[in-house]
Amino acid sequence: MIIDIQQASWERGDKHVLRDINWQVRPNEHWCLLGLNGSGKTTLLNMINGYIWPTSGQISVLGNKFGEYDLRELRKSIGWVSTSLQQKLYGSETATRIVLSGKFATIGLYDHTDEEDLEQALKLLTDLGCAYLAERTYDTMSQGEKQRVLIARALMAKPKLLILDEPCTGLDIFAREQLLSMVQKVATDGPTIIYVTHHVEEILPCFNQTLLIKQGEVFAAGQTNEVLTTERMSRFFDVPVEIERRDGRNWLFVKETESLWNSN
Ligand SMILES: Nc1ncnc2c1ncn2[C@@H]1O[C@H](COP(=O)(O)OP(=O)(O)OP(=O)(O)O)[C@@H](O)[C@H]1O
Repeated sequence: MIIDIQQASWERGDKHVLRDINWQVRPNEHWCLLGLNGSGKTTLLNMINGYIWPTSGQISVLGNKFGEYDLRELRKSIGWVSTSLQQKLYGSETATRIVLSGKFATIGLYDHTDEEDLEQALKLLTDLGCAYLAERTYDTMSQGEKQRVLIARALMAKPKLLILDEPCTGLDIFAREQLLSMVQKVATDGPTIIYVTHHVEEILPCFNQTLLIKQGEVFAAGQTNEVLTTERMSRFFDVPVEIERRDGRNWLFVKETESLWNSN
């Protein structure tokens, strides 16, 4: 089992940020985690990475039960690409050095690297369509380029689990589609992926499983095509929507925009 969460809750004061979460991620599955702002996605990721502990319930990640092993070791097996990571990196570093630093999960490169590491970093940059960026500094890259370099960095440590937290934020439609096609490629023979988003359109065919999270609770979890139905998504958003499938992707249309005003 990659992730096994049993009845996990996380409370802060009298607020239940997460309540009775049950979620199992098995090998060979790729999951999409979908929820609106404030639904608890980041809190759940923080729990998976061991930054917070459930106030009740149990969680085990990559076979390690929390409380019984070294968290720093576990985190080396988890690649996490997020906007907050993007902001921490140094603008003057080249793409190659950023990818190399992924081997040690450090911000900046302080450890010794060898020829083999360099070859691997350049291969990852090539696989992600970023070979041309190898010597470019981070502060000169577009948002889409930065995200692809960060995915290459995360893969450098050969993680068993890769978390992509809203990787398409701030991308135009073409940069988004380019990034998504890279993600689809990484999913083919790479680590288990958890892809976090607000947008149904970003759920690629490789994300065969979807978890819907609403107000801190699991609203639905299972096969993407069974979870993403017009009826269920309308209940999920509390607004009448329609889901249309095209080319293995799902597109969402809001049917009555007036209902948006009523829901606020
Ligand atoms: N340390 C904390 N103390 C109190 N409340 C918190 C804490 N962390 C998160 N929350 C609250 O829990 C809820 C879920 O937050 P979380 O950041 O997990 O949502 P999210 O789904 O990641 O949202 P977004 O899509 O906007 O990033 C929010 O209402 C947030 O204010």
